[in-house]
Amino acid sequence: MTQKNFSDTKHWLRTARTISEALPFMRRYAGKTFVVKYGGHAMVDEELAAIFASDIVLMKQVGVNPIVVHGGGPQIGRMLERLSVKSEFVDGLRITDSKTVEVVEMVLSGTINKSIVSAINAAGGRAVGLSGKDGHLIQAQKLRRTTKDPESNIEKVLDLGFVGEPSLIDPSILTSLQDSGLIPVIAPIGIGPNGETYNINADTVAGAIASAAGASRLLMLTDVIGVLDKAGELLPDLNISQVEALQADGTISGGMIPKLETCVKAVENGVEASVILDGRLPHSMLLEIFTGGGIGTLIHR
Ligand SMILES: Nc1ncnc2c1ncn2[C@@H]1O[C@H](COP(=O)(O)OP(=O)(O)O)[C@@H](O)[C@H]1O
Ligand SMILES: CC(=O)N[C@@H](CCC(=O)OP(=O)(O)O)C(=O)O
Repeated sequence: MTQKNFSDTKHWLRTARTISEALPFMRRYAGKTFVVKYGGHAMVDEELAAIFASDIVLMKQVGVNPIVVHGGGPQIGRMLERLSVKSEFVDGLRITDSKTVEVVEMVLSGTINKSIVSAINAAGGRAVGLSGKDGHLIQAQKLRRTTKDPESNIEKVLDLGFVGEPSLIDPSILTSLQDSGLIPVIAPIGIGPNGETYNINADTVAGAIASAAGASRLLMLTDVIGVLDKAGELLPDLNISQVEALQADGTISGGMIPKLETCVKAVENGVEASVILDGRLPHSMLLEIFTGGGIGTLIHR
């Protein structure tokens, strides 16, 4: 055997070992539902989007039932800017007036949803795009948010406009799609009791869907390696009381607040574990699910 052949063989042996090591994980997760939240900040470029799509197809191929819930905060922001509509956030939530909610629905249910569906289909899967309006998937109500004045300690109600929260999830459409070999891709839009459209934080929707669908895992793909401590170091593992402490001491802010709230709620509602992981890292989902070397931050009971 020549030197080159030998090193080629060593390389392929390593690959074969990696595939073989994935077998127990594939067995463990076969037939289980995984909800994957694909955040707007993780949608970095087309190459990464294609890798994300082929990883979703691989999951389906080995017997896991993936459900994709996507965001699109930065993309909505860019469209609002083009249309000269001002936008502000409170605790990671976009204040949404009637003009804004039209743009939110257009970007989420239109552009982003269809591009993810197309990418999954191009990777050999069969994806179907829907929003909470389809098949009674997400009934929503206006989100009631309060804040405490730090000086007087008086609680006041914040009006975030058409920002909603799920009031009832009917997962039956998801089961029908999964039973037909289809991969649901969900835009975080809900419908209110009077037919009004609600803009819901995509993390919140992912958590609610994970609970209603009896998912085993909630994977949150974002633009950081996981939850970081005050020194900027990765926290690989958090239980519920540790998350509460991070909230109380201000270690987390912005979009990480609803993200962790969702992860905790999901595990309280029966999801085995939630994971916050880096969507900018190619194949991060595969590393997390099918190898022994978990990445990101695991949130558990
Ligand atoms: N302690 C923390 N650890 C990691 N990220 C944090 C922390 N506190 C705040 N963040 C912010 O949360 C962001 C992720 O939330 P968000 O912007 O809503 O992402 P996505 O669009 O993917 O949902 C990070 O980019 C980071 O700026
Ligand atoms: C109420 C609210 O804030 N809704 C979000 C919905 C999209 C989202 O959550 O996108 P990411 O996951 O990319 O942040 C918004 O308008 O930006």
